[in-house]
Amino acid sequence: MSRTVTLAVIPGDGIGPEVVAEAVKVLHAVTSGTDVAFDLTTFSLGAGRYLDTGDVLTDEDLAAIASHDAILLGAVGGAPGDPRLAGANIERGLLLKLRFSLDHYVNLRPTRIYPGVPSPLADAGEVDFVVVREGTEGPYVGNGGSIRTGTPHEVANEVSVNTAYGVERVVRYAFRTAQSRRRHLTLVHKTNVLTFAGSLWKRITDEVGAEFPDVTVDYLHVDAATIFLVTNPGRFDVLVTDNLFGDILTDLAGAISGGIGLAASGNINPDGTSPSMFEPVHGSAPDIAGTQKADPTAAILSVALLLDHLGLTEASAAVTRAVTADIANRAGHPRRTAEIGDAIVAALSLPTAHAPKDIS
Ligand SMILES: NC(=O)c1ccc[n+]([C@@H]2O[C@H](COP(=O)([O-])OP(=O)(O)OC[C@H]3O[C@@H](n4cnc5c(N)ncnc54)[C@H](O)[C@@H]3O)[C@@H](O)[C@H]2O)c1
Ligand SMILES: CC(C)[C@H](C(=O)O)[C@@H](O)C(=O)O
Ligand SMILES: [Mg+2]
Repeated sequence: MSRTVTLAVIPGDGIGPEVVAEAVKVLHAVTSGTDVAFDLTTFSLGAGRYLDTGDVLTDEDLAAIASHDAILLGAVGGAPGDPRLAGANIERGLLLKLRFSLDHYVNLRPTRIYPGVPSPLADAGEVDFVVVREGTEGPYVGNGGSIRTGTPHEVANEVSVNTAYGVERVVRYAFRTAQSRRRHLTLVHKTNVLTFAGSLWKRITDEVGAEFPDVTVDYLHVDAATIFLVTNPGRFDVLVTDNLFGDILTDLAGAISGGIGLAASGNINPDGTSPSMFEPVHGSAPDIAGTQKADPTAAILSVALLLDHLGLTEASAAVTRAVTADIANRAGHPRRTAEIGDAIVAALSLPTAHAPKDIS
């Protein structure tokens, strides 16, 4: 039976449109000739739209995006410090509003060192872990304020919100993820200083863990976790952590895996009450926008996560195999963004990479 998937595409700013063009190219190539069709609607959102119209994300935009089966996003935001965007807060008003409104409580960020990738780590060995980052709480909720006096007495605070409900559901998802992998979970927090939030996370991890006796659990303070991500990343299978720690750890994870241009992510609503959103971990990279220097691999691997989420596992595996084949042959001159996309499309046709025609 044929199936049509509606996909909201938000190319965004900077390199966002450049990498999304390659991701869409790969999506069309892997599904062409199959009985699954993707019906794409592009939404012009981001700093560019704000500068043109003053809008960041209208209620109509949000409702229209939410009516799709899934979302593919490039990156949003202008150059840090751009005075024209000072009042806009594109990141909070657009990206975080989507994550919060669509209840993307799992921010899934896998990391692998692919064969042939020059990692900055001298001898990393086998590295394959997933960060399960909480996506709707922590210091990201906007619970703060400031007393703006312009004097040394000025005060600003940004409160981290952690609910038992929110922690429990993401920790449970992380245990299930570990069960489907190498059955090891690392809780990362800062329980020695953030004692209120930390004890909630630790207690709930212990309680939920009792239901998963086949998963081993350890705990690391976030500062120590950064050490082991560099010195012994092979020790990790699944890491679960809060919104802010997960943000920072996953840029580091991208760097050790050979570059932020390889790091994919999924903002998942596991309950299926709204569409999940797939995007590279990186931002709009204003420093290289328009130069075709951006690596689109993270966006393409985000398509693999999207396909997997939709149950199109063969197509997802075909994209990952094509990326793996391309990465293994990357030595040599640097390629343009579109050349990498074309090479990955070509790799889809390699005998081992091809998806069966009748994926359903
Ligand atoms: N998901 C998102 O939309 C998202 C994520 C992170 C940052 N941002 C926004 O993006 C803007 C720029 O942020 P930033 O400079 O802190 O982070 P960034 O990730 O955009 O860039 C950091 C560095 O990584 C490089 N880089 C990023 N992606 C790359 C790719 N695909 N290929 C090669 N190099 C790549 C950049 O050139 C830059 O040197 C800001 O407005 C920020 O808020 C958006
Ligand atoms: C742009 C910003 C809001 C976002 C985050 O902090 O989650 C980004 O850094 C990311 O990692 O997706
Ligand atoms: Mg980030």
